[in-house]
Amino acid sequence: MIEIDGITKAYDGTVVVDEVTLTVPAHSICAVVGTSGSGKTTLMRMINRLVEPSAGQIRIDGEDVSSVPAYQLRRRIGYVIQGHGLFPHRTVAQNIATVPKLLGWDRRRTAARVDELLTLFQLNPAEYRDRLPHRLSGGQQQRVGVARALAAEPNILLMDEPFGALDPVIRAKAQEDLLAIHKRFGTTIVLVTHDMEEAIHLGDIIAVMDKGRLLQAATPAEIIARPATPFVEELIGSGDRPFRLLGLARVADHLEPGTADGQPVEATASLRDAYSELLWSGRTAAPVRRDGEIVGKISLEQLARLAARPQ
Ligand SMILES: Nc1ncnc2c1ncn2[C@@H]1O[C@H](COP(=O)(O)OP(=O)(O)OP(=O)(O)O)[C@@H](O)[C@H]1O
Repeated sequence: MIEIDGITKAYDGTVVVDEVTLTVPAHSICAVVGTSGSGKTTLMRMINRLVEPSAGQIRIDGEDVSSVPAYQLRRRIGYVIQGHGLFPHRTVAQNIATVPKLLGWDRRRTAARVDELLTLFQLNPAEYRDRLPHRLSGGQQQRVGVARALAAEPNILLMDEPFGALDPVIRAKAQEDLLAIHKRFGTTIVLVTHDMEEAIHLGDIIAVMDKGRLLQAATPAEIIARPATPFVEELIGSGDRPFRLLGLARVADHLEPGTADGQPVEATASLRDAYSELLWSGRTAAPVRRDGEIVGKISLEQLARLAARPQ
């Protein structure tokens, strides 16, 4: 758990993070959003002490981070930045092994971990471990950047616009990879992003910053349904609200009895995808399939009800 308690940062008298209090529960993903210059990066960097606060305290699992030497803290906390930040003259394996090496892991354990992570990120170790970063695509470099941050099995991962430079297809893939890794390792993740869609998709909690202040921290559904201020509402984009709500839930959770004609939708699909499929195929309902079997239906009527403002 990360507890941010009244944290403030001022540069030459200008306050850029203003008494922010926020708790990120263990094993959750907190997406920090806000306009440019609102203090997102500064807030995040105070967690691993790349920036020292002017006031307030940050605790990790109850321990005040200011009582831990910064270099030790950074070995325990993975950090990923936009554009990956790989060392250009070190191979993929050497890059990933950076923290294990600092921690004194032996060669065999390090090599095994490098191969495990490469495999996890769908990069064949034999093919990729000895390459230099410039011989990888942008998406591959990004994956190696995340692998490097995860190498020493940190409990916490800080990510600053990690997917900002990726094209939409690779970006969607990178987001799915991250969710899979989160599920597997239970890492607590703080992720700064400009992209509301990404925040809603990945975040268990969304923290909205403006001018150094935290305006709201809540689940995506709560933020969409009950934005705390007009600014939060604007950031969410009121025109997209119903679709964003539908994007948060799965067809499986809203099955209706009976069946319908035509191509089935998968129970694992989001309600938003089901809605899109119904509109596109001109149907009012579709059968729902789970593990190859029809288990019910989903109707436009049901979707319209679920997309309406929660009471
Ligand atoms: N080292 C520094 N010295 C002085 N001012 C700084 C320093 N670092 C950041 N700032 C200022 O603090 C404010 C917040 O910056 P920060 O990078 O945290 O914002 P951000 O929300 O992450 O922005 P972006 O989305 O554009 O990355 C900005 O006005 C920035 O100019």
